[in-house]
Amino acid sequence: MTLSTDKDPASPEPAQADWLRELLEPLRPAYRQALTLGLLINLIAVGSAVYALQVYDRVVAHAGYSSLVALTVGMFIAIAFDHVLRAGRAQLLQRVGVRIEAEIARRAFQRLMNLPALVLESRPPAYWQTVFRDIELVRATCAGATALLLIDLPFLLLSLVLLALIAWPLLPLALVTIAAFAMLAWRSGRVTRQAAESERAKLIGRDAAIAELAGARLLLKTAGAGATAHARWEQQYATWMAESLTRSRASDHYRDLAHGMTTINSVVTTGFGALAILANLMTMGALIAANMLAGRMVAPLVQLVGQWQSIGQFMAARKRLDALFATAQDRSETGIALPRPHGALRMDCAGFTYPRSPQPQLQALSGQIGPFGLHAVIGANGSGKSTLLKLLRGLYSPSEGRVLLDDGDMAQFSQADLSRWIGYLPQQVQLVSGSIRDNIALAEPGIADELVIAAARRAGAHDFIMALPDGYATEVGEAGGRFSGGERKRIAIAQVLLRDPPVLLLDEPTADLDHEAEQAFLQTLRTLAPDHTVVTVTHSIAVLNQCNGVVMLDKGRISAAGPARQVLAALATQRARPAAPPQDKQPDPHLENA
Ligand SMILES: Nc1ncnc2c1ncn2[C@@H]1O[C@H](COP(=O)(O)OP(=O)(O)OP(=O)(O)O)[C@@H](O)[C@H]1O
Repeated sequence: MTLSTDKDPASPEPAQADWLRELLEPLRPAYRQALTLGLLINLIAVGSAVYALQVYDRVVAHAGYSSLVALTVGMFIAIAFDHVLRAGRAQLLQRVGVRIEAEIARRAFQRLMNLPALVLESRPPAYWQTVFRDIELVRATCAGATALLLIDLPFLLLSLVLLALIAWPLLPLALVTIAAFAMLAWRSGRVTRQAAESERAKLIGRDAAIAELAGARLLLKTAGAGATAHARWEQQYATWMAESLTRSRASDHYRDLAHGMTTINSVVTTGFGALAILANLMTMGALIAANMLAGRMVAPLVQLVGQWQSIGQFMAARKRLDALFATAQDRSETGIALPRPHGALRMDCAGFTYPRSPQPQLQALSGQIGPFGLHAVIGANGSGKSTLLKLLRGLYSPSEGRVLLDDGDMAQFSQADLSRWIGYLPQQVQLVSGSIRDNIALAEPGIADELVIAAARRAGAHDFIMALPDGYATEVGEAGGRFSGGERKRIAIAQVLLRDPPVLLLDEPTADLDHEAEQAFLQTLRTLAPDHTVVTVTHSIAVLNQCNGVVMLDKGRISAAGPARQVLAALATQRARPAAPPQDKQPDPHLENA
């Protein structure tokens, strides 16, 4: 995907396969079965109108007791059949629903995992949660009440045909009723869909605010910001509630209209029917049967008024999922098993600009780091160190130039390969719920315990883990909140070291470590350096003193780079000069002590 200042990273690519059609294709036989069952169920339903017609016109008129018994027994058998058929259809659609939901969720999850880092960063967590609500909506429409309704709707024709045969004077009325309900359903769908979409947007805002407030609960407490947080939450909640009430009022209005129209239909059918009987155009039995048929026709139409809104929501959800399925993805496979790289990282005039950012964050970076050795990236806050590490990890694609690993353009490697070859420790480490072992072995849960322990030892985490009552089985708690910052970092470092990647990109690995832990970790880095390329962003003099190479960034450009001794000495000399530095070239405060 091309990154530019204007393009939304989450905007879909134009070409997209119809994923839903593809997914429903194998389910065609199941839908065909559901339709057949629907036909039988609806035949039985119109059969009850025929029963009423026969009883009133034949049995009552001619005192046909034996006919009554035969007809009634036949009807009971039909009702028993109807029960079995309905249960069968419900089970069938349930199975279809499970398949649809599981399959879409599987695909959506895969897609989410393969989305470029910039796309994932461009939306709040609440947005990604709604993707799963959309999946639920698609399932409910394709295999829930809406699907049942859509299966039943064509069989309105059966009732209509029978009505035309037994009570033809009432046919125009039935046609007008169907048209009126269709219009009401369409109108209700239009109005409530807009309201539902607006409610959904507010719901995302509300959930995002709740998630943020919940995450920052301690900060809010210590900063004494409870009242501010409460006001913010209340405002989000009130906006959502207002939208929700608007939507619910709109739905209620159309539902009430539909019920009113049902009663009107029944009254008008009876009235017209009575006139037709008086004019000898039809019989009393035909009127009763016609009333039953009209009721049968109207019932799904009333449902349609309510369900049209769901159909609208389904279309909107499908559109959003379309966008997810069409968003360009990171490369998921290379098509060839590439050997483990040595770990030479090269940049060719590489630059990077965050989407919608007015100026580049990294510019014209050229040079090579490694293979092998311990290298530091230094620079003032905001100079682009973390961004550079993400570029070297292949999380971001350069806006200009290239980043290469062992002379291979990084763009050609899959994220799976990169995650095996490049261990990346972010500035803010994050643990997930589960045990310490689960967290260390996150990428490879089945890995041997000895390797988990070896990684923990190298990260300086083994001793404190063993001192815990549950050892490696200790649950880390919400986001690792059970541990100190340093302990969390050591677990995260163990996770990075687990698969012994040839390249290690570490963003301030020792920032939370005490002196002893820092020294122990430095020893690990020294051990790794001869046959690994270790690049670490650091503000620590202790780490800097151990480095073979240093790259210094200043406002996204390399201001100094080379062997550590040389660069550090040059920087020290520069710092010792009496002349004041130029306005736009402030000395790096972290090198003041170097
Ligand atoms: N997602 C983003 N969107 C837009 N700009 C960003 C984004 N992330 C970072 N930046 C900007 O990019 C620049 C470089 O950020 P970066 O995090 O790489 O700096 P850093 O050198 O690692 O800083 P620090 O020492 O504070 O960690 C900063 O000006 C920052 O504001």
